[in-house]
Amino acid sequence: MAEGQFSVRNQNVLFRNRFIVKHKPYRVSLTSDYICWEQETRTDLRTVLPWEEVISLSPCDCDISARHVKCQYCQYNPDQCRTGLGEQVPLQARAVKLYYAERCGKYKWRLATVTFHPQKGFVVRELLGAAKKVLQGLNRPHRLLIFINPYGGKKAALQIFEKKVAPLLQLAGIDIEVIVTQYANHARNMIQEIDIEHFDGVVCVGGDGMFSELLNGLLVRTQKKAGVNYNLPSSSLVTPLICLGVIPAGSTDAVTYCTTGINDPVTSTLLIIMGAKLSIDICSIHHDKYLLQYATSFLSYGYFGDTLVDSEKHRWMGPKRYDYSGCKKFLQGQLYEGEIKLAVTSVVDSQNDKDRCRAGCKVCTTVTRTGIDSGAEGIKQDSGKDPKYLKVRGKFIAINVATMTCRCAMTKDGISPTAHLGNGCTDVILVTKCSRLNFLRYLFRTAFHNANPVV
Ligand SMILES: Nc1ncnc2c1ncn2[C@@H]1O[C@H](COP(=O)(O)OP(=O)(O)OP(=O)(O)O)[C@@H](O)[C@H]1O
Repeated sequence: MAEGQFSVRNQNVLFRNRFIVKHKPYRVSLTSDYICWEQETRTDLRTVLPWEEVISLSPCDCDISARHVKCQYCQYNPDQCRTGLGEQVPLQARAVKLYYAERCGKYKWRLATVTFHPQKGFVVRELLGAAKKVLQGLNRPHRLLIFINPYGGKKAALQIFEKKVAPLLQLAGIDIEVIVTQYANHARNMIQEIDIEHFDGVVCVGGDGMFSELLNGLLVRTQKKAGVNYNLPSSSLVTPLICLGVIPAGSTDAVTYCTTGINDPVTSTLLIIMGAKLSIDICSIHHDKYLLQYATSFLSYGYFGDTLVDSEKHRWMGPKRYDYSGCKKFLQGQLYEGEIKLAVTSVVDSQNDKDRCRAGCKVCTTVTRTGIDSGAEGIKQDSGKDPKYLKVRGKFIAINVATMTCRCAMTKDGISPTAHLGNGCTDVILVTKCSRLNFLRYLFRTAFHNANPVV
């Protein structure tokens, strides 16, 4: 939202009229790009809101002086909320309420409202009608399939959905079909059976495990449909046409942290309503010519992998289980011996980069446009020559693969702070045999990032 530096006079105006906003006379203008309200006597008091940030415009009867009493339209009532897209605008409505997404802080979004009371009654229908036309032309989801995991995190997914997510989706006029999962892998199985073509997106209310379930179900379904032998490590991944969204209700919520910058259910819901999209890198894990799993965010063999497995036995502790299992595995000091072979396309020392990857990142958008593909063949095609192979042999404490920064409450900058969300590469972090003190140092640096953890 911009204030001040904008002139609606030069734009193609779809609607303009006088309204009262907070007891002051305002001029409200609609163009194909913006909705703008400016005080008539003080043109420096102007708010210009791009349509992308508009959630809905609804009829309203709230008394101009009443602060806390809500009119019949503004009270929670799904049928009346539906008129947000102006389908049946009641003649008697006396005002228009604009709901929009407003940034508060670096990453957080919240719902804000402003009420326009017309100086002449009939303009309410005109304003709602003009807004409806623009909103319908936006590239946004209209129907969503939502999976809720009542078992993950602090077991609060259902409450989060009912209190924070559903009212916003209703306000935006989005149709939803909700499935509450009954067992592990329920969502993965369902997504392979349901006719998802009727939906504009699939969303889960849960954590990284739940997101991974849906991702795997969706990717396997897409590969099968495209006739791709996904068990072959060299097969190119066919990207699903439908978008996958996540509303955080898990323990670590690293995927949400990395993609939105914060784990806030309201922020994620508003971004889904606004149609925000980005591409992320996916790894495939194979064994004996079979696909074991597709993975994103974090993949670990050794210390972190063992911690995750052990933490599942202590789920009753909630998110604290990671700290408990992490301490236990640290004290056990397990080492793994082996050889790692990496295909390296180019060596980029990005460890000291100040820029962090986020939506619209230049590196990721350039790579997406040039069409880097997954799999060994993709690597060959892009570099135009065979990749270099790097072999490392020895004893390891942990072998970590991060396809994104893996930010979460336990590590504020992430396990690999300079990783990109969708540049076609993954960061490999090898923690070789070292003293307990040095390993502890590495863990502290990863958690607090007061120094480069990768040394
Ligand atoms: N109804 C259910 N009962 C038991 N397990 C379930 C159910 N629904 C989903 N699951 C499983 O619960 C696992 C964990 O869920 P989720 O990722 O939402 O929470 P979390 O593990 O606490 O969070 P995070 O992965 O962010 O640390 C998932 O891998 C999923 O397979």
